Amino acid sequence: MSEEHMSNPSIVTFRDVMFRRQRRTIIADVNIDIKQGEKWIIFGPNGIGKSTMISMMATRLFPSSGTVDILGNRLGKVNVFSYRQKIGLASNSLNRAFDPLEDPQDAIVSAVNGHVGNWHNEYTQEQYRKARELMSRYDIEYLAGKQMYKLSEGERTRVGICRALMADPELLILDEPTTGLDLGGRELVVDALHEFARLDDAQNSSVSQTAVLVTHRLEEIPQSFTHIAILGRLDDQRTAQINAEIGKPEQMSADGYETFNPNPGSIIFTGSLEEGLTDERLSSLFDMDLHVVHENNRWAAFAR
Ligand SMILES: Nc1ncnc2c1ncn2[C@@H]1O[C@H](COP(=O)(O)OP(=O)(O)OP(=O)(O)O)[C@@H](O)[C@H]1O
Repeated sequence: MSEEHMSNPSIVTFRDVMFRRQRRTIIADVNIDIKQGEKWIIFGPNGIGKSTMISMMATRLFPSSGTVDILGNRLGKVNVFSYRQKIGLASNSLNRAFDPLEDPQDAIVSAVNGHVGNWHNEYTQEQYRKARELMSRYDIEYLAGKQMYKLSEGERTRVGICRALMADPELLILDEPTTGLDLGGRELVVDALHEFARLDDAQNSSVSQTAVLVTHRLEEIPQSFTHIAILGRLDDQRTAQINAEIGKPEQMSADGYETFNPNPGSIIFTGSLEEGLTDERLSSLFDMDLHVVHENNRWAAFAR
């Protein structure tokens, strides 16, 4: 982390965030402070609450309790449409929200308005030029003039990434951006994100972009990302305390079956990748003997 980032303003701040759904506590005690210019990885097992957190960062979901501040705006207090265009989001659910008949180039350029769908807007030559530049960087310039529904999953993912970058977002959020990509596509995206972070850091850090990347695979951590938030489950004692305070989750599903409710997810580590990604922490998180490898500035982990 560069020294300047220490004093930079906060871009994402969660304080004691809890989120409940159908009386089940999905995440609790979530605290994180992401400063301008920092590049973060969000990592944790399936179903732990990563997408839930990311949806809040993208102003698509509000906490049940606690506070979330994004780019200086408190969720629930400031109209999200007044600043959503400053947030670039690439996620599978957003990729599925494109109009099936839309031209991928329009799907990308429409990010300058902060909404999905062309809505009969006119865009400038300069904006189209930028969209084509991004398409060329991600090897999808041949998709211009096609229709979204004809794209493969990998092509759709690349369109989503271009779209997220289109409006030069102050906060770039990527939720598993390499899903569905072949090996070449994955490396292209990982390298492009590395370049994005490196070039951004090399520029004046007072105007640098902040990035948050959710990934399941350590191989997909771009080199110049520096921070990690690792999610795990709260222990039984804290879970019992939460249940005592706000009531136990439903024990029966709607169709009468008994349901098992895992303990709420929470952030168990924030800090540098080197400190966070240890054999001990990952082995305990996934309940198996794991070995972490860090070579040539890339990460990987294997069961022993
Ligand atoms: N609409 C919903 N209604 C009820 N429960 C939900 C809903 N959306 C998510 N959940 C539950 O919330 C928990 C956290 O989900 P979330 O998608 O945030 O996890 P995740 O860490 O992103 O998972 P993954 O790694 O599998 O993508 C899961 O147990 C999920 O089943």
